[in-house]
Amino acid sequence: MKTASPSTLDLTDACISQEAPSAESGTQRRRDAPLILLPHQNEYVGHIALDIGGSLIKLVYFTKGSSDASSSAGGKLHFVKFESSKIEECMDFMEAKRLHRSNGGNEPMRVKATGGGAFKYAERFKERLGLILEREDEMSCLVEGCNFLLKAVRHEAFMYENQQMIFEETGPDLYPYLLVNIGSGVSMVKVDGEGKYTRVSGTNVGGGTFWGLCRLLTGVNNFDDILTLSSQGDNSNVDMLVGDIYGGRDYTGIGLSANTIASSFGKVINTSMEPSDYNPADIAMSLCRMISYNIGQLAYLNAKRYNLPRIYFGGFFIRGHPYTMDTISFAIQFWSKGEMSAKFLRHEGFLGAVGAYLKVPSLQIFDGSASASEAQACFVERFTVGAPVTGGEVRGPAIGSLSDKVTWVEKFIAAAQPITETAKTEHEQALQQPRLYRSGRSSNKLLSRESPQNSEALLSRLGSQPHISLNVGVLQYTPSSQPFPLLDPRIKYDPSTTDINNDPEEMSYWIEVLMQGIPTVVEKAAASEGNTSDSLRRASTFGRVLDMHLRRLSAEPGAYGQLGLADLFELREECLREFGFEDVYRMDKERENAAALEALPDLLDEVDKLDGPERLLALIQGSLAANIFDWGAKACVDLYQNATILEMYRQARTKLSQRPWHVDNYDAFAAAWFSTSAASDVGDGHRGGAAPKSSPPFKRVLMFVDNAGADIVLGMIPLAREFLRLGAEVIMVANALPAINDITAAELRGVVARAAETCPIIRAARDAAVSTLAAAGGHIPPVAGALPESSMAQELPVARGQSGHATVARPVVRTNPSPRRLLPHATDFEDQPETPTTAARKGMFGESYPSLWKDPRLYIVSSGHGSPCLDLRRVSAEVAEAAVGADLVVIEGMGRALHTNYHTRFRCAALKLAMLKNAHLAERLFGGKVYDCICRYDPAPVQSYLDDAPA
Ligand SMILES: Nc1ncnc2c1ncn2[C@@H]1O[C@H](COP(=O)(O)OP(=O)(O)O)[C@@H](O)[C@H]1O
Ligand SMILES: CC(C)(COP(=O)(O)O)[C@@H](O)C(=O)NCCC(=O)O
Ligand SMILES: [Mn+2]
Repeated sequence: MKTASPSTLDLTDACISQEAPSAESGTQRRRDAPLILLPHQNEYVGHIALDIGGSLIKLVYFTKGSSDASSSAGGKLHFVKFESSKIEECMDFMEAKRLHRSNGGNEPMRVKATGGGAFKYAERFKERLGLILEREDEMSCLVEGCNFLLKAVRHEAFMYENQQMIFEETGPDLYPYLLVNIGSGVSMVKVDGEGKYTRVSGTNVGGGTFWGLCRLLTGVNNFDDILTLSSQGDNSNVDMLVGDIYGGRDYTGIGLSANTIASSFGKVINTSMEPSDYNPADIAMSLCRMISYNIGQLAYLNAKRYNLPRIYFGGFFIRGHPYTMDTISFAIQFWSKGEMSAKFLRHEGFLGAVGAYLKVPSLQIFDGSASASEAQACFVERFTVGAPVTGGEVRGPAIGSLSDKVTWVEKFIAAAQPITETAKTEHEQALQQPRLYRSGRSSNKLLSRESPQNSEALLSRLGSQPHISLNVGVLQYTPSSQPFPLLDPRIKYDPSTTDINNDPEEMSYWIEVLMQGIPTVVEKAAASEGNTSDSLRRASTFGRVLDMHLRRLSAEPGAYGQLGLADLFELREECLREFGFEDVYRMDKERENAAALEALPDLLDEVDKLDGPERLLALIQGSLAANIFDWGAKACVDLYQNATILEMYRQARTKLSQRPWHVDNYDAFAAAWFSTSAASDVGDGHRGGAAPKSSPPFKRVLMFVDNAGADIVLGMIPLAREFLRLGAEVIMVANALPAINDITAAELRGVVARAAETCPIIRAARDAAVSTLAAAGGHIPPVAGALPESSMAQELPVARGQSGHATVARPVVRTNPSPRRLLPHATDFEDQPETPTTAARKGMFGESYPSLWKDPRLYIVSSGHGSPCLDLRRVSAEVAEAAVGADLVVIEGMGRALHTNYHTRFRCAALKLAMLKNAHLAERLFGGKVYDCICRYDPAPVQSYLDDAPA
């Protein structure tokens, strides 16, 4: 996306980073782009757009840059709204956020605007903020915004049936549809495709009518108060029902049940009651039903008339109000005889503003022809501190700095206590009596209250918040992200292994786990910044906010759309970042990296004494055992009380010498491994037989790694090294941003550099990768083809320096003189006499295992993620690039390989390695116990199967 260049940047202390563009760089920006640091520049606002309606002003603005280190052109799209009568408040907000200065200069700034207010208030915006409103057609904006949101936001649309939100993913058959926008008035637009639409109908009886009549009849002014009031009412006190006319009976002949509204407000004709005798709540409810039902009926008739299979309802009239959605849903179901369902939108009233935003000519944020999965790879919704309490509502002045935010939370927590308390009650009830929640009867239903009675009870208890919170977060935009290209195209990808949305008990369990973990994380966070008073304050605010999010989700599982377990874990990391905690476990990771690096040479020594098959087994055992370094699992943190991580690792290894492991496809993996390379083990004294082949079984291996410390150093690095020896290229993929004790790509570069100091294989492979990247302009070239026969003779690793000259890797003198046995079951070869062949083959590495290794490369790339789980719906451009030609995907760790992706199928072979560190998950998903291990291997699907896949 292009943005205007700001001309009033704060250039104080600005500098161009001297950092050499290389694979060593910790950032994810294009390797050839210089990094300009502007330490004092405020949040840069790229674009804003307004939709000024009859009732509400909708403001959408984009802030450049993001917490996601992977995005250079990325940023965040924010959504806020104000009452149209409070236009000055809207301008105060824009001024405080300096949105009117986002082009940088004193030049008047042009802003896209739609809605009638773009005419009505044009002068005022110019006068006060110097903004020139560029008007855009309202219908066009509405449609464009709707198309965008349906494609780019994963669970934008939902149905509402039996008090349940049923989320929907946009499929390829989006068009044609009817868009019904219920604002002050109502527009009905037939949408046939990108840019193809016709306004087919509308009605003057809309949200403004409801609001206005409510004011007249009940005296209540504020819309939220009106909603609250209506939810406490009973419309049958004012509405004439079929049963009232038919003596309590249904009118079966025409399919009307006794409780169908025959005549809205029809009972008020009863002259025995004074108009003032009627309960305002009943009146508000009756009005809500009357208007919703009427709109639902008109919508159905128009859909029918134009043969449109789907109807989406937008506009702020809906506001997630259960009765409104219920009534509209009922109307559509009833008139279509159950053939159609109303679909609602989480961004409700923001469609027009989003559409106006997309009209900025230089903006290429969204290509209308992109598929939903391509669009969704670039946009991810984040829920900031405001979400659990305010949704899109601006309350009080704009929050500028982090300390403002902390203060705001501290103040607001007190004010929000009733909500939090209610939510807490809900949560506790859910835990005690899961009956309250509907179990997953139909496949994608979100849990909700069992019956309308419960729903009403809930609503009255919620008091100030009668509606379902449709919290819209901030849309984080990362233009370079894309779906992982190696996903099996025949299978719909869903990262979650457990569908917490369909399993209320699972949802409660994991929310509880995260809640119980809060005190530890708060403590860790403050300690990571030396327990200064500022860090203590931010840490406790972080804890409160995370707690609030979790309580909100516990009470209203659909409040943030449909979140998976991975999203819950990521929410915690995002909350930490929001309060300025960049890397809570940094010190633990550093300490553990150092300890594990000390032990690495001895481990490699021991491993190298084993022959091929035994060595491979030892390496896999090692990587499973090393996954025990996990600060995210209580079971492991408890173990650290009494043992060092290396001790825990050794114990785990001992246990792993017992096979089979809980899931154990090791033999299939080993068979694949040795299918080619074993044949080349001719004459090494351990194996024999077939003639050598010229290519390794895996040419390029993509390894999604997990934790720092023992996990990466003693588990993944030795395994990677073995792939290198096999002749494969290895791409280690690590997080862009910290998450618990996971290693980041930047840290991994440092760790690999340290490992390279003692291991020539790693050093040569890393150096080769660095020079390949330099030669290819920062890109990872496609996988090198099959190795020539002659490579068999070439066993010396050749490393090319930056200059391009070949340098032979030097043998390294070990610094650690006291080898400690790490492999409890290792066969000791030390005293065995060497045959001449093995002596020759061992070469400078002391190998007993001949290598196909020609010029292997070890790349390190960033996933673009900051989560302990792995969502392959979006990966960094580098990962996508590196995936080309990969024939093995290794996924390690509980978060990446078990919580997510356990069932994921790829175009190529896959190896999933993890230790079960949570007893509940072990039992539920695997019928196993804590510390059991999983080694799952899926061979590549047959090519013909993939060839048949849809494009
Ligand atoms: N906080 C609120 N204040 C006023 N009206 C609201 C509010 N929330 C929802 N509404 C309803 O939404 C309607 C406005 O919807 P919106 O989509 O913004 O339309 P418009 O562009 O015509 O202002 C109002 O008429 C009212 O029925
Ligand atoms: C957060 C984790 C997924 C990280 O595990 P990893 O991916 O590092 O193996 C895991 O620690 C976890 O699921 N913890 C749940 C909390 C607990 O058991 O205490
Ligand atoms: Mn981890």
